[in-house]
Amino acid sequence: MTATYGLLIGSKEIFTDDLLPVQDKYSGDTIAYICQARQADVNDAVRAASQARKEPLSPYRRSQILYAASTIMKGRRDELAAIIAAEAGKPLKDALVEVGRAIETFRLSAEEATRITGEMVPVEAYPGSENRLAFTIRAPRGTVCAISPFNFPLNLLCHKVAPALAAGNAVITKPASTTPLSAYKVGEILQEAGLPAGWYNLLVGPGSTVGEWLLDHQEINYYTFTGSYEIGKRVQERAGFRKTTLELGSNAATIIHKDADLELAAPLCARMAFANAGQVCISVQRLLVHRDVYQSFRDALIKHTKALVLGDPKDPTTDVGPLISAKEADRIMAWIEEACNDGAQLLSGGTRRGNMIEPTILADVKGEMKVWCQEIFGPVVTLVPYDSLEEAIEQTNQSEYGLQAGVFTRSIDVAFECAKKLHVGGVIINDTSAHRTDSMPYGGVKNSGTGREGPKYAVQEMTESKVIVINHRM
Ligand SMILES: NC(=O)C1=CN([C@@H]2O[C@H](COP(=O)(O)OP(=O)(O)OC[C@H]3O[C@@H](n4cnc5c(N)ncnc54)[C@H](O)[C@@H]3O)[C@@H](O)[C@H]2O)C=CC1
Ligand SMILES: O=C(O)[C@H](O)CS(=O)(=O)O
Repeated sequence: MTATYGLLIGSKEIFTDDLLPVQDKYSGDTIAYICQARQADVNDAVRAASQARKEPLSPYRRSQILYAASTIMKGRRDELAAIIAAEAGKPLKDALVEVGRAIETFRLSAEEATRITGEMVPVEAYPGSENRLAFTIRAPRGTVCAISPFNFPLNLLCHKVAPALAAGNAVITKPASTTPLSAYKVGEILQEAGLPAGWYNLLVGPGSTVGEWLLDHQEINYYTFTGSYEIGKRVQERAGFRKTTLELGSNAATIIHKDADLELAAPLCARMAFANAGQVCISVQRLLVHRDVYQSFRDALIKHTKALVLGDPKDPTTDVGPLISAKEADRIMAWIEEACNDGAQLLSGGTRRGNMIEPTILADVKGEMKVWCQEIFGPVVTLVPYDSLEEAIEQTNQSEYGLQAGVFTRSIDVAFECAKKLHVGGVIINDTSAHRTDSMPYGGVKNSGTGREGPKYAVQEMTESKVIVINHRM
Protein backbone atom coordinates (compact mmCIF):
# COMPACT_ATOMS: atom_id res chain seq x y z
CA MET A 1 0.00 0.00 0.00
CA THR A 2 1.54 3.35 -1.05
CA ALA A 3 1.62 5.80 1.86
CA THR A 4 -0.42 9.02 1.74
CA TYR A 5 0.77 12.05 3.70
CA GLY A 6 -1.27 15.07 4.71
CA LEU A 7 -0.56 18.73 5.25
CA LEU A 8 0.69 19.72 8.71
CA ILE A 9 -1.36 22.62 10.06
CA GLY A 10 -1.34 23.46 13.76
CA SER A 11 -1.90 20.25 15.70
CA LYS A 12 -3.57 18.48 12.78
CA GLU A 13 -2.59 16.43 9.73
CA ILE A 14 -5.02 17.56 7.05
CA PHE A 15 -5.96 15.26 4.17
CA THR A 16 -7.40 16.85 1.03
CA ASP A 17 -8.85 15.29 -2.14
CA ASP A 18 -6.04 16.69 -4.26
CA LEU A 19 -3.31 14.05 -4.08
CA LEU A 20 0.14 14.69 -5.52
CA PRO A 21 2.06 11.52 -6.52
CA VAL A 22 5.72 11.62 -5.48
CA GLN A 23 7.89 9.73 -7.96
CA ASP A 24 11.19 7.92 -7.60
CA LYS A 25 13.20 10.03 -10.02
CA TYR A 26 15.21 7.05 -11.33
CA SER A 27 12.52 4.36 -11.75
CA GLY A 28 9.53 6.67 -12.24
CA ASP A 29 7.56 4.60 -9.70
CA THR A 30 5.14 6.40 -7.39
CA ILE A 31 6.63 6.07 -3.90
CA ALA A 32 4.00 8.05 -1.98
CA TYR A 33 1.13 10.51 -2.26
CA ILE A 34 0.92 13.82 -0.45
CA CYS A 35 -2.05 16.13 -0.19
CA GLN A 36 -2.02 19.49 -1.93
CA ALA A 37 -3.21 22.59 -0.12
CA ARG A 38 -6.28 24.67 -0.90
CA GLN A 39 -6.39 28.40 -0.27
CA ALA A 40 -8.34 27.75 2.95
CA ASP A 41 -5.44 25.58 4.15
CA VAL A 42 -3.05 28.50 3.59
CA ASN A 43 -5.29 30.71 5.71
CA ASP A 44 -5.52 28.00 8.39
CA ALA A 45 -1.73 27.60 8.48
CA VAL A 46 -1.19 31.34 8.94
CA ARG A 47 -3.82 31.35 11.67
CA ALA A 48 -2.16 28.38 13.40
CA ALA A 49 1.24 30.11 13.30
CA SER A 50 -0.22 33.32 14.75
CA GLN A 51 -1.98 31.33 17.47
CA ALA A 52 1.22 29.46 18.41
CA ARG A 53 3.13 32.72 18.76
CA LYS A 54 0.77 33.84 21.50
CA GLU A 55 2.75 31.54 23.83
CA PRO A 56 6.37 32.40 22.97
CA LEU A 57 9.06 29.78 23.49
CA SER A 58 12.05 30.87 25.58
CA PRO A 59 15.46 30.82 23.88
CA TYR A 60 16.43 27.93 26.15
CA ARG A 61 13.32 25.90 25.15
CA ARG A 62 13.94 26.61 21.44
CA SER A 63 17.55 25.51 21.85
CA GLN A 64 16.60 22.28 23.59
CA ILE A 65 14.01 21.43 20.93
CA LEU A 66 16.54 22.04 18.12
CA TYR A 67 19.23 19.96 19.85
CA ALA A 68 16.67 17.16 20.29
CA ALA A 69 15.67 17.41 16.62
CA SER A 70 19.33 17.13 15.59
CA THR A 71 19.72 13.98 17.69
CA ILE A 72 16.48 12.43 16.39
CA MET A 73 17.56 13.19 12.81
CA LYS A 74 20.85 11.40 13.48
CA GLY A 75 18.91 8.30 14.48
CA ARG A 76 16.86 8.44 11.25
CA ARG A 77 19.78 9.17 8.93
CA ASP A 78 19.46 6.12 6.68
CA GLU A 79 15.67 6.56 6.36
CA LEU A 80 16.01 10.24 5.44
CA ALA A 81 18.85 9.55 2.97
CA ALA A 82 16.78 6.87 1.23
CA ILE A 83 13.91 9.37 0.86
CA ILE A 84 16.22 12.02 -0.65
CA ALA A 85 17.74 9.44 -3.04
CA ALA A 86 14.26 8.45 -4.20
CA GLU A 87 12.40 11.77 -4.36
CA ALA A 88 15.34 13.91 -5.60
CA GLY A 89 17.26 11.25 -7.58
CA LYS A 90 20.35 12.13 -5.54
CA PRO A 91 23.06 9.44 -5.29
CA LEU A 92 22.78 7.74 -1.89
CA LYS A 93 26.31 8.70 -0.85
CA ASP A 94 25.46 12.39 -1.45
CA ALA A 95 22.07 12.00 0.24
CA LEU A 96 23.83 10.65 3.35
CA VAL A 97 26.11 13.72 3.30
CA GLU A 98 23.05 15.96 3.00
CA VAL A 99 21.43 14.37 6.06
CA GLY A 100 24.69 14.78 7.98
CA ARG A 101 24.70 18.47 7.06
CA ALA A 102 21.07 18.90 8.13
CA ILE A 103 21.93 17.37 11.50
CA GLU A 104 24.66 20.00 11.84
CA THR A 105 22.35 22.79 10.65
CA PHE A 106 19.95 21.97 13.48
CA ARG A 107 22.79 21.77 16.01
CA LEU A 108 24.27 25.09 14.90
CA SER A 109 20.81 26.68 15.11
CA ALA A 110 20.33 25.30 18.62
CA GLU A 111 23.54 27.09 19.62
CA GLU A 112 22.44 30.33 17.96
CA ALA A 113 19.14 30.29 19.86
CA THR A 114 21.11 31.04 23.05
CA ARG A 115 23.20 33.81 21.50
CA ILE A 116 20.55 36.29 20.34
CA THR A 117 21.73 39.55 21.83
CA GLY A 118 21.57 43.29 21.25
CA GLU A 119 24.06 45.92 22.34
CA MET A 120 24.43 48.81 24.76
CA VAL A 121 24.06 52.22 23.06
CA PRO A 122 26.15 54.97 24.80
CA VAL A 123 23.43 57.65 24.61
CA GLU A 124 24.60 59.17 27.92
CA ALA A 125 27.61 60.46 26.01
CA TYR A 126 25.25 62.62 23.99
CA PRO A 127 24.61 66.16 25.32
CA GLY A 128 21.27 66.28 27.11
CA SER A 129 21.09 62.52 27.45
CA GLU A 130 23.25 62.20 30.54
CA ASN A 131 20.30 60.68 32.43
CA ARG A 132 19.48 58.06 29.86
CA LEU A 133 20.60 54.49 29.27
CA ALA A 134 19.92 52.65 26.02
CA PHE A 135 20.32 49.16 24.62
CA THR A 136 18.90 47.11 21.75
CA ILE A 137 17.11 43.78 21.75
CA ARG A 138 16.45 41.45 18.81
CA ALA A 139 12.83 40.32 18.47
CA PRO A 140 11.44 37.57 16.20
CA ARG A 141 9.85 38.84 12.99
CA GLY A 142 6.75 36.75 13.59
CA THR A 143 5.54 34.26 10.95
CA VAL A 144 8.18 33.13 8.47
CA CYS A 145 7.31 31.58 5.12
CA ALA A 146 10.04 29.18 3.92
CA ILE A 147 9.91 28.22 0.24
CA SER A 148 12.52 25.67 -0.75
CA PRO A 149 13.87 24.00 -3.94
CA PHE A 150 14.11 20.38 -5.06
CA ASN A 151 17.86 19.87 -5.15
CA PHE A 152 18.61 19.70 -1.39
CA PRO A 153 15.09 18.90 -0.17
CA LEU A 154 16.23 18.38 3.43
CA ASN A 155 19.21 20.61 4.23
CA LEU A 156 18.07 23.73 2.38
CA LEU A 157 14.70 23.49 4.12
CA CYS A 158 16.52 23.07 7.45
CA HIS A 159 18.61 26.16 6.72
CA LYS A 160 15.32 28.08 6.79
CA VAL A 161 13.30 26.27 9.44
CA ALA A 162 15.95 25.77 12.15
CA PRO A 163 17.20 29.40 12.31
CA ALA A 164 13.61 30.67 12.07
CA LEU A 165 12.62 28.59 15.11
CA ALA A 166 15.88 29.49 16.88
CA ALA A 167 14.96 33.16 16.44
CA GLY A 168 11.49 32.65 17.93
CA ASN A 169 9.46 32.70 14.72
CA ALA A 170 6.68 30.34 13.68
CA VAL A 171 7.22 28.74 10.26
CA ILE A 172 5.09 27.85 7.26
CA THR A 173 7.02 25.71 4.78
CA LYS A 174 6.33 25.06 1.12
CA PRO A 175 8.78 22.62 -0.46
CA ALA A 176 9.18 21.96 -4.18
CA SER A 177 6.28 19.80 -5.40
CA THR A 178 8.74 17.28 -6.85
CA THR A 179 10.39 16.64 -3.44
CA PRO A 180 7.94 17.21 -0.56
CA LEU A 181 8.59 14.13 1.59
CA SER A 182 11.72 15.44 3.33
CA ALA A 183 9.76 18.46 4.59
CA TYR A 184 7.06 16.15 5.96
CA LYS A 185 9.72 14.15 7.85
CA VAL A 186 11.10 17.37 9.35
CA GLY A 187 7.62 17.99 10.75
CA GLU A 188 7.56 14.51 12.31
CA ILE A 189 11.02 15.07 13.82
CA LEU A 190 10.16 18.48 15.28
CA GLN A 191 6.97 17.12 16.82
CA GLU A 192 8.96 14.26 18.41
CA ALA A 193 11.50 16.85 19.62
CA GLY A 194 8.73 18.60 21.56
CA LEU A 195 7.93 21.55 19.32
CA PRO A 196 4.40 22.66 20.25
CA ALA A 197 1.70 22.69 17.58
CA GLY A 198 1.57 25.57 15.12
CA TRP A 199 5.28 26.47 15.18
CA TYR A 200 5.96 24.28 12.11
CA ASN A 201 3.31 24.09 9.37
CA LEU A 202 3.69 22.26 6.04
CA LEU A 203 1.81 23.20 2.89
CA VAL A 204 2.36 21.35 -0.39
CA GLY A 205 1.43 22.38 -3.90
CA PRO A 206 2.44 24.26 -7.02
CA GLY A 207 4.19 27.57 -6.69
CA SER A 208 1.69 29.03 -9.13
CA THR A 209 -1.19 28.45 -6.68
CA VAL A 210 -0.08 27.61 -3.15
CA GLY A 211 3.10 29.66 -3.55
CA GLU A 212 1.16 32.67 -4.80
CA TRP A 213 -1.47 32.38 -2.04
CA LEU A 214 1.39 32.48 0.48
CA LEU A 215 2.92 35.56 -1.16
CA ASP A 216 -0.49 37.26 -1.07
CA HIS A 217 -1.10 36.61 2.64
CA GLN A 218 -0.41 39.83 4.52
CA GLU A 219 -0.09 38.19 7.95
CA ILE A 220 3.19 36.57 6.88
CA ASN A 221 6.02 38.76 8.14
CA TYR A 222 9.06 37.38 6.28
CA TYR A 223 9.88 35.22 3.25
CA THR A 224 12.96 33.08 2.94
CA PHE A 225 13.19 31.68 -0.56
CA THR A 226 15.65 29.42 -2.35
CA GLY A 227 15.12 28.81 -6.03
CA SER A 228 15.48 30.29 -9.45
CA TYR A 229 16.13 33.95 -10.20
CA GLU A 230 12.78 34.35 -11.96
CA ILE A 231 10.77 33.12 -9.01
CA GLY A 232 12.96 34.96 -6.54
CA LYS A 233 12.22 38.20 -8.38
CA ARG A 234 8.51 37.41 -8.09
CA VAL A 235 8.86 36.77 -4.34
CA GLN A 236 10.59 40.12 -3.88
CA GLU A 237 7.87 41.94 -5.84
CA ARG A 238 5.04 40.34 -3.84
CA ALA A 239 6.74 40.76 -0.46
CA GLY A 240 6.50 44.54 -0.75
CA PHE A 241 7.93 46.16 2.40
CA ARG A 242 8.30 42.77 4.11
CA LYS A 243 11.85 41.51 4.47
CA THR A 244 13.12 38.58 2.40
CA THR A 245 16.17 36.38 2.03
CA LEU A 246 16.63 35.22 -1.56
CA GLU A 247 19.08 32.40 -2.38
CA LEU A 248 18.95 32.23 -6.15
CA GLY A 249 20.78 30.90 -9.18
CA SER A 250 24.33 31.05 -10.44
CA ASN A 251 26.68 29.97 -13.23
CA ALA A 252 29.64 29.71 -10.91
CA ALA A 253 33.21 30.09 -12.14
CA THR A 254 36.36 28.39 -10.91
CA ILE A 255 39.74 29.82 -11.98
CA ILE A 256 42.69 27.46 -12.53
CA HIS A 257 45.75 29.71 -12.47
CA LYS A 258 49.11 28.84 -14.08
CA ASP A 259 50.60 27.90 -10.68
CA ALA A 260 47.63 25.76 -9.57
CA ASP A 261 48.11 22.32 -8.01
CA LEU A 262 46.46 20.36 -10.82
CA GLU A 263 46.47 17.10 -8.87
CA LEU A 264 44.25 18.88 -6.33
CA ALA A 265 42.16 20.89 -8.78
CA ALA A 266 41.24 18.36 -11.49
CA PRO A 267 39.52 15.70 -9.33
CA LEU A 268 37.77 18.34 -7.22
CA CYS A 269 36.45 20.11 -10.33
CA ALA A 270 35.29 16.80 -11.85
CA ARG A 271 33.53 15.83 -8.62
CA MET A 272 31.85 19.20 -8.05
CA ALA A 273 30.85 19.83 -11.66
CA PHE A 274 28.75 16.68 -11.66
CA ALA A 275 27.65 16.21 -8.03
CA ASN A 276 23.85 15.91 -7.88
CA ALA A 277 23.99 15.85 -11.71
CA GLY A 278 25.11 19.48 -11.61
CA GLN A 279 21.86 20.51 -9.91
CA VAL A 280 23.68 22.64 -7.37
CA CYS A 281 23.50 26.40 -7.68
CA ILE A 282 27.22 26.78 -6.89
CA SER A 283 28.10 23.89 -9.17
CA VAL A 284 31.36 24.14 -11.14
CA GLN A 285 29.89 25.35 -14.43
CA ARG A 286 32.52 27.73 -15.88
CA LEU A 287 36.19 26.70 -15.73
CA LEU A 288 38.66 29.48 -16.60
CA VAL A 289 42.05 27.83 -17.14
CA HIS A 290 45.37 29.63 -17.69
CA ARG A 291 46.72 28.77 -21.15
CA ASP A 292 50.03 27.51 -19.68
CA VAL A 293 48.24 24.63 -17.92
CA TYR A 294 45.17 24.33 -20.15
CA GLN A 295 46.03 21.06 -21.92
CA SER A 296 47.29 19.21 -18.83
CA PHE A 297 44.29 20.36 -16.75
CA ARG A 298 41.86 19.52 -19.58
CA ASP A 299 43.27 15.98 -19.93
CA ALA A 300 43.18 15.39 -16.16
CA LEU A 301 39.60 16.71 -15.97
CA ILE A 302 38.50 14.35 -18.78
CA LYS A 303 40.18 11.40 -17.04
CA HIS A 304 38.47 12.06 -13.68
CA THR A 305 35.13 12.78 -15.36
CA LYS A 306 35.16 9.51 -17.29
CA ALA A 307 35.75 7.65 -14.01
CA LEU A 308 32.42 8.88 -12.60
CA VAL A 309 29.69 6.22 -12.31
CA LEU A 310 26.33 7.18 -13.88
CA GLY A 311 23.40 5.10 -12.61
CA ASP A 312 20.78 4.29 -10.01
CA PRO A 313 20.97 6.76 -7.10
CA LYS A 314 20.16 3.95 -4.68
CA ASP A 315 23.37 2.13 -5.70
CA PRO A 316 26.10 3.20 -3.24
CA THR A 317 28.70 3.25 -6.07
CA THR A 318 26.74 5.79 -8.15
CA ASP A 319 28.27 9.27 -8.53
CA VAL A 320 25.76 10.83 -10.94
CA GLY A 321 22.03 10.14 -11.08
CA PRO A 322 19.08 11.43 -13.11
CA LEU A 323 17.89 14.98 -13.63
CA ILE A 324 14.80 15.97 -11.66
CA SER A 325 12.57 15.65 -14.73
CA ALA A 326 12.48 14.78 -18.42
CA LYS A 327 11.73 18.45 -19.13
CA GLU A 328 14.99 19.53 -17.50
CA ALA A 329 16.91 16.80 -19.34
CA ASP A 330 15.38 18.00 -22.63
CA ARG A 331 16.46 21.58 -21.87
CA ILE A 332 20.02 20.59 -21.03
CA MET A 333 20.41 18.44 -24.16
CA ALA A 334 19.11 21.36 -26.24
CA TRP A 335 21.68 23.70 -24.65
CA ILE A 336 24.49 21.21 -25.39
CA GLU A 337 23.31 20.96 -29.00
CA GLU A 338 23.11 24.75 -29.32
CA ALA A 339 26.71 25.09 -28.06
CA CYS A 340 28.06 22.39 -30.38
CA ASN A 341 26.21 23.80 -33.38
CA ASP A 342 27.78 27.14 -32.52
CA GLY A 343 31.34 25.77 -32.48
CA ALA A 344 31.85 24.36 -28.99
CA GLN A 345 34.01 21.21 -28.81
CA LEU A 346 32.51 18.17 -27.01
CA LEU A 347 35.39 16.66 -25.00
CA SER A 348 33.36 14.09 -23.04
CA GLY A 349 29.76 12.95 -22.51
CA GLY A 350 26.89 14.57 -24.39
CA THR A 351 24.74 11.43 -24.49
CA ARG A 352 21.43 10.72 -22.69
CA ARG A 353 19.86 7.63 -21.15
CA GLY A 354 16.31 8.32 -20.01
CA ASN A 355 16.54 11.28 -17.65
CA MET A 356 20.27 10.76 -17.19
CA ILE A 357 22.87 12.76 -19.12
CA GLU A 358 26.46 11.57 -19.21
CA PRO A 359 28.82 14.08 -17.50
CA THR A 360 29.61 16.51 -20.30
CA ILE A 361 32.66 18.70 -20.88
CA LEU A 362 32.50 21.47 -23.52
CA ALA A 363 35.52 23.48 -24.71
CA ASP A 364 35.79 26.51 -27.03
CA VAL A 365 32.54 27.93 -25.66
CA LYS A 366 31.65 31.54 -26.39
CA GLY A 367 30.09 34.20 -24.15
CA GLU A 368 26.65 34.19 -25.75
CA MET A 369 26.13 30.41 -25.46
CA LYS A 370 23.50 29.45 -22.85
CA VAL A 371 25.88 26.86 -21.32
CA TRP A 372 28.20 29.75 -20.47
CA CYS A 373 26.07 32.81 -19.73
CA GLN A 374 23.03 31.17 -18.14
CA GLU A 375 22.60 28.68 -15.27
CA ILE A 376 22.80 25.17 -16.77
CA PHE A 377 21.79 23.41 -13.55
CA GLY A 378 22.85 20.12 -15.12
CA PRO A 379 25.88 17.80 -15.63
CA VAL A 380 27.73 20.12 -17.99
CA VAL A 381 30.98 21.99 -17.42
CA THR A 382 32.57 24.47 -19.84
CA LEU A 383 36.27 25.17 -20.35
CA VAL A 384 37.77 28.48 -21.48
CA PRO A 385 41.52 29.38 -21.56
CA TYR A 386 42.82 32.77 -20.43
CA ASP A 387 46.17 34.56 -20.66
CA SER A 388 46.10 37.03 -17.79
CA LEU A 389 44.54 37.05 -14.32
CA GLU A 390 42.78 40.32 -15.18
CA GLU A 391 41.07 38.54 -18.08
CA ALA A 392 39.92 35.68 -15.82
CA ILE A 393 38.56 38.10 -13.22
CA GLU A 394 36.78 40.14 -15.88
CA GLN A 395 35.19 37.03 -17.45
CA THR A 396 34.09 35.77 -14.04
CA ASN A 397 32.50 39.14 -13.19
CA GLN A 398 30.73 39.45 -16.56
CA SER A 399 28.02 37.08 -15.30
CA GLU A 400 24.67 38.47 -14.19
CA TYR A 401 25.04 36.12 -11.24
CA GLY A 402 27.47 36.33 -8.32
CA LEU A 403 27.11 33.54 -5.77
CA GLN A 404 30.54 31.92 -5.24
CA ALA A 405 33.77 31.48 -7.20
CA GLY A 406 36.74 29.15 -6.78
CA VAL A 407 40.42 29.98 -7.41
CA PHE A 408 43.27 27.48 -7.53
CA THR A 409 46.68 29.15 -7.08
CA ARG A 410 49.81 28.84 -4.94
CA SER A 411 50.28 32.63 -4.87
CA ILE A 412 48.93 34.60 -1.95
CA ASP A 413 48.95 37.72 -4.14
CA VAL A 414 46.80 36.04 -6.81
CA ALA A 415 44.48 34.70 -4.11
CA PHE A 416 43.95 38.11 -2.53
CA GLU A 417 43.58 39.90 -5.86
CA CYS A 418 40.74 37.48 -6.69
CA ALA A 419 39.30 37.76 -3.18
CA LYS A 420 39.09 41.53 -3.56
CA LYS A 421 38.08 41.82 -7.22
CA LEU A 422 35.61 38.98 -7.78
CA HIS A 423 32.03 40.31 -7.47
CA VAL A 424 30.49 37.31 -5.68
CA GLY A 425 29.18 36.37 -2.24
CA GLY A 426 32.04 33.96 -1.54
CA VAL A 427 35.57 33.34 -2.91
CA ILE A 428 36.95 29.87 -2.24
CA ILE A 429 40.75 29.65 -2.50
CA ASN A 430 42.20 26.27 -3.54
CA ASP A 431 38.81 24.67 -3.72
CA THR A 432 35.92 24.93 -6.17
CA SER A 433 32.99 27.36 -6.27
CA ALA A 434 30.89 24.51 -4.83
CA HIS A 435 32.55 24.49 -1.42
CA ARG A 436 30.22 25.27 1.48
CA THR A 437 30.18 24.50 5.18
CA ASP A 438 26.84 25.03 6.89
CA SER A 439 28.30 27.40 9.48
CA MET A 440 29.63 29.96 7.00
CA PRO A 441 27.71 32.96 5.64
CA TYR A 442 26.16 31.88 2.34
CA GLY A 443 24.48 33.97 -0.33
CA GLY A 444 25.10 36.05 -3.39
CA VAL A 445 25.08 39.41 -5.13
CA LYS A 446 23.50 40.58 -8.38
CA ASN A 447 20.93 38.04 -9.67
CA SER A 448 22.12 35.41 -7.16
CA GLY A 449 19.98 37.01 -4.51
CA THR A 450 20.03 39.02 -1.30
CA GLY A 451 20.73 38.18 2.32
CA ARG A 452 22.80 35.42 3.87
CA GLU A 453 22.08 31.94 5.20
CA GLY A 454 24.06 29.89 7.68
CA PRO A 455 22.36 29.72 11.11
CA LYS A 456 24.20 32.64 12.73
CA TYR A 457 23.41 34.90 9.77
CA ALA A 458 19.89 33.67 9.13
CA VAL A 459 18.97 34.30 12.77
CA GLN A 460 20.10 37.91 12.33
CA GLU A 461 17.92 38.22 9.23
CA MET A 462 14.92 36.61 10.93
CA THR A 463 14.98 38.98 13.91
CA GLU A 464 14.53 42.72 14.05
CA SER A 465 16.42 45.15 16.27
CA LYS A 466 14.51 47.33 18.77
CA VAL A 467 16.15 50.09 20.85
CA ILE A 468 15.07 50.58 24.47
CA VAL A 469 15.89 53.96 26.10
CA ILE A 470 15.52 54.52 29.86
CA ASN A 471 15.30 58.03 31.32
CA HIS A 472 16.54 57.72 34.94
CA ARG A 473 17.46 60.16 37.78
CA MET A 474 21.12 60.21 38.84
N1 LIG B 1 21.18 29.91 -4.00
C1 LIG B 1 20.92 28.73 -3.54
O1 LIG B 1 21.27 28.37 -2.41
C2 LIG B 1 20.14 27.77 -4.36
C3 LIG B 1 19.51 28.13 -5.52
N2 LIG B 1 18.78 27.19 -6.21
C4 LIG B 1 18.14 27.55 -7.46
O2 LIG B 1 16.83 26.95 -7.56
C5 LIG B 1 16.58 26.54 -8.90
C6 LIG B 1 16.23 25.07 -8.93
O3 LIG B 1 15.31 24.76 -7.91
P1 LIG B 1 13.77 24.75 -8.26
O4 LIG B 1 13.04 24.11 -7.14
O5 LIG B 1 13.55 24.23 -9.66
O6 LIG B 1 13.46 26.31 -8.28
P2 LIG B 1 12.06 27.02 -8.58
O7 LIG B 1 12.36 28.46 -8.56
O8 LIG B 1 11.36 26.44 -9.75
O9 LIG B 1 11.16 26.65 -7.28
C7 LIG B 1 11.65 26.95 -6.02
C8 LIG B 1 10.46 26.96 -5.06
O10 LIG B 1 9.61 28.04 -5.41
C9 LIG B 1 8.28 27.58 -5.54
N3 LIG B 1 7.59 28.46 -6.47
C10 LIG B 1 7.52 28.35 -7.81
N4 LIG B 1 6.77 29.36 -8.32
C11 LIG B 1 6.36 30.12 -7.27
C12 LIG B 1 5.55 31.29 -7.12
N5 LIG B 1 5.00 31.90 -8.16
N6 LIG B 1 5.33 31.78 -5.87
C13 LIG B 1 5.88 31.18 -4.79
N7 LIG B 1 6.65 30.06 -4.85
C14 LIG B 1 6.88 29.54 -6.09
C15 LIG B 1 8.44 26.16 -6.02
O11 LIG B 1 7.26 25.42 -5.79
C16 LIG B 1 9.60 25.69 -5.14
O12 LIG B 1 9.12 25.34 -3.88
C17 LIG B 1 17.85 26.85 -9.66
O13 LIG B 1 17.73 28.10 -10.30
C18 LIG B 1 18.92 26.98 -8.59
O14 LIG B 1 19.95 27.83 -8.93
C19 LIG B 1 18.67 25.89 -5.81
C20 LIG B 1 19.30 25.53 -4.64
C21 LIG B 1 20.08 26.42 -3.85
O1 LIG C 1 23.34 26.09 -3.87
C1 LIG C 1 22.85 24.99 -3.66
O2 LIG C 1 22.31 24.27 -4.50
C2 LIG C 1 23.11 24.47 -2.30
O3 LIG C 1 23.11 25.56 -1.41
C3 LIG C 1 24.43 23.79 -2.40
S1 LIG C 1 25.14 23.39 -0.91
O4 LIG C 1 26.34 24.15 -0.87
O5 LIG C 1 24.22 23.78 0.17
O6 LIG C 1 25.37 21.95 -0.93
